[in-house]
Amino acid sequence: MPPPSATPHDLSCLHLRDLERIAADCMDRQTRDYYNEGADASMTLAENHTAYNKYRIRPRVLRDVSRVNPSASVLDFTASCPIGVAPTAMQCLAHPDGEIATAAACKEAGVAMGLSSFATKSLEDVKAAGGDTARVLQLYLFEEREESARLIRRARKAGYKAVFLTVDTPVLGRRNLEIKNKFKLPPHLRIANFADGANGEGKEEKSGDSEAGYTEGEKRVMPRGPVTFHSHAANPTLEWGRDITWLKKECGEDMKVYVKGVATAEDALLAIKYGVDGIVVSNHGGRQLDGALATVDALPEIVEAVQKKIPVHVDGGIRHGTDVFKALALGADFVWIGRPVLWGLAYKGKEGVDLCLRLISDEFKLCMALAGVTSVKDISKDYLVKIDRSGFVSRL
Ligand SMILES: Cc1cc2nc3c(=O)[nH]c(=O)nc-3n(C[C@H](O)[C@H](O)[C@H](O)COP(=O)(O)O)c2cc1C
Ligand SMILES: O=C(O)C(=O)c1ccccc1
Repeated sequence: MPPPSATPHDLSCLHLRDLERIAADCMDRQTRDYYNEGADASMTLAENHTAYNKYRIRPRVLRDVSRVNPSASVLDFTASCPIGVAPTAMQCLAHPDGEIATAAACKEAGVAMGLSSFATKSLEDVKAAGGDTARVLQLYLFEEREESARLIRRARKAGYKAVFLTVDTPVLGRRNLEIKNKFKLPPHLRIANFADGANGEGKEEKSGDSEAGYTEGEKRVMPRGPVTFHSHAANPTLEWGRDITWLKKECGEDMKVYVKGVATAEDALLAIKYGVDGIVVSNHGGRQLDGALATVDALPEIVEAVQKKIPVHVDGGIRHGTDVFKALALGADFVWIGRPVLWGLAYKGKEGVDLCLRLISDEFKLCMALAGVTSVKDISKDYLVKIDRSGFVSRL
């Protein structure tokens, strides 16, 4: 790989913060608020970003960085960088091509993609657009267990390699703008991956609709118009023993099971105890428990507890290549980005996601070179210091 370039291409958008600003003007208020807001006072949302400022990089010099290799292994796949696209719901709100555009951009960039259970495109079509990079189906485990089982079977058949069970939504967090705007899925969009059963609002599709991957006679649930999907995303009954055991059995040998939304060492140890294949340290982008620790602050105790027994991923507030570097230096194996991809989609569909992925991966490569690291596996806490409020610098 040639040395990273410090000069990106789109001069109106040189940083993900530019993308955020530009995208804000490309979305209606309902969509912008739904995508960008956090829970309650958005304290955790803000801290997910600012917590990265507590760390500074200790660059090493006079090392040959003419060849920097930013690739990283994730879920038995060699990705072009240790940055994946986090599962986010309803991407067709941002752009008509929605998750298909995201998947196509991921494929082109060699970046791993997570698909939300609440996608607005079918998981089969997303797999076709994303190829090997479409690896993860995010799952909400519904109280109607057969609904989830059906989704898992389809994902296995389509070739997804992992399920990320989201565990930080026993109930939905309070999002004030969503309430104020009376957020609803617009009538022309549908939640694409559900068979009927729950709210009876599903509009029957003609059979043989290959896009959706349904067998004849199955109906969709929650597809058009006012939807009650919030009650589906949240399931207060989930627990480690019964539900993880069930999920592992459903996923069989073909798909790994990760839990997404772990925030403590105690739960990381339980994840290992119950045979989970990996964890994602996440607070749902600050959209659930406001006042929860920023993910990069939760990361060290989890990394310490896990002792490399299973992969530890992290998401939340990652907006620059240097944030990625810091998360890896703190012991994360992989990171995921959520909102920036939605901003890219809103700005220019696939091209906007291309831009988003290029910006952050170029920044990461540049950061590696400037820090004197040529391989992702060499990024360690030796490259980081922590700086406290009074400016005192300490080694990790
Ligand atoms: C608009 C939006 C929708 C989301 N939908 C889901 C979802 O369906 N399932 C899920 O597990 N996480 C969902 N998330 C959380 C993301 O997967 C991820 O944890 C979070 O966005 C990371 O934070 P960041 O946006 O600061 O990068 C959503 C986040 C946003 C912003
Ligand atoms: O908005 C979210 O954060 C989320 O995960 C979600 C997805 C679909 C329905 C409700 C909530």
